Amino acid sequence: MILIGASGHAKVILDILEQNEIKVECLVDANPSLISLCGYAVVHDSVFNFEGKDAILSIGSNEVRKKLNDLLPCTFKTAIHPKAILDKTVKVGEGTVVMAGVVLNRDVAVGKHVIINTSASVDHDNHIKDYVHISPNATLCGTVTVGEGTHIGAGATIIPNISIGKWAIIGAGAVVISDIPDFAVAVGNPARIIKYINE
Ligand SMILES: CC(=O)SCCNC(=O)CCNC(=O)[C@H](O)C(C)(C)COP(=O)(O)OP(=O)(O)OC[C@H]1O[C@@H](n2cnc3c(N)ncnc32)[C@H](O)[C@@H]1OP(=O)(O)O
Repeated sequence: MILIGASGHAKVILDILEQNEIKVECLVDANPSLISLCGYAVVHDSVFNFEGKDAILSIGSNEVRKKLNDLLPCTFKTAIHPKAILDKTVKVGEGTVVMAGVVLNRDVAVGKHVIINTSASVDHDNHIKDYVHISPNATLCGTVTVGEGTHIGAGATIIPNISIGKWAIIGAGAVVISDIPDFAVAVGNPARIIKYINE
């Protein structure tokens, strides 16, 4: 396995891989000044042959994960912490990482290259699309849909039956009680849209 991106996020994924006894060959990064992380070698991307490697994109930016997925000829794998609780019906797409303390309840579907961060709670019938990031301690009640590339901030709460569009941002601690459109940035309790992100 290789990790692409030698960031703080990569440190957490390294822990998951170690807990699952998955061997990590190295990390690959675009920053030439990085040479090691947590005792693993960091190799510059210009000299690395990605062809056919088992890999995880250990990069926090949803947009960058999407770009690299489209570019790199890797086989993308999942990383699921042994202390995450996943109902037997849960589906998780390639490249997705699930941190410690997460609960994914019955009939949750998670797309590819999603981050479900530490202790997030994702309840029954949620549909989390590709390249989403659900931050630590976020609570998604039943039957919530989160569109491609959207970031749900730390500790945000989404009440049941809400639909959040694609490439939106929900601020840390927000309480979302109505649907949020594509590209919107919403903060506060109740969450209000403060701006839209340029497509
Ligand atoms: C393991 C990990 O670390 S995972 C990473 C988890 N990361 C997060 O949860 C970060 C989530 N990000 C946020 O909450 C950010 O504040 C954002 C994305 C919502 C907004 O960021 P920016 O676009 O830079 O907005 P900015 O800081 O300029 O704030 C704009 C206004 O919204 C307010 N605001 C920003 N964030 C919030 C928030 N979370 N809750 C309430 N109000 C907020 C600001 O006070 C400001 O108000 P003002 O115009 O009255 O002064």
